[in-house]
Amino acid sequence: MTEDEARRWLSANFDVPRETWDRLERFVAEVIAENEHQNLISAATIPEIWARHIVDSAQLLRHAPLGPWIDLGSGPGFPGLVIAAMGDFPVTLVESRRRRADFLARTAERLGIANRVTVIDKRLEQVESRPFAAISARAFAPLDRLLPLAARFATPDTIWVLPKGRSAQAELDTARITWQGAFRIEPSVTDPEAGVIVATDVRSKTIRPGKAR
Ligand SMILES: C[S@@+](CC[C@H](N)C(=O)[O-])C[C@H]1O[C@@H](n2cnc3c(N)ncnc32)[C@H](O)[C@@H]1O
Repeated sequence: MTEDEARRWLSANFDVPRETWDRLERFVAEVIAENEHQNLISAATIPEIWARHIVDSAQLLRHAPLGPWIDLGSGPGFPGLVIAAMGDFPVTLVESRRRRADFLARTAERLGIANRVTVIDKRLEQVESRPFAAISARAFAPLDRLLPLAARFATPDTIWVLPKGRSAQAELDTARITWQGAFRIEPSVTDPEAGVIVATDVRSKTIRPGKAR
């Protein structure tokens, strides 16, 4: 997907008001500028930033509810800050590296979306449990490690949207040994060989909810 195709894909698939375009343009500029100071994205992906990062993030909105959303290991804000820039619902970004979390909070302010963005600069393991309508995570952990880390933020209705590149099927096969749920793999619009794992009603086969002794 070229950069022009990426922008056209956004216009064709979402109602993108001028204000949202401006936000996305500003976000792209902020990421590129900050990349001079900290390693946020691979420099090789900067000429393809709309396809590789913006559309790769925005496509998740086609599969998940527009409700309270948590993004795990947000890094520079992919996909979480793109979701927050395009939607108008609360988005929580968990990022353990202080400098990255500071960038996320500062950028949310600059984009004018700080009212709906919460940045938690902690390790996910230290974040208080609370249910979300959608859970996303890109390049955070393999599925069989991610599910046990994040299941406490899900209800049976939560939709998980996990861009997995070309390893989607293999990760799903491994995770299914210990996890059950309604899983499917959606093709990624940015790479025909990559997949987005979409899941709901995810439960551990081994850990049963029950009372502590
Ligand atoms: C490979 S980066 C991916 C960043 C972003 N999601 C993306 O796709 O560009 C993984 C991010 O997760 C963060 N991270 C790793 N382990 C974490 C943890 N246990 N809790 C919160 N953040 C974590 C790292 O600091 C890093 O920014």
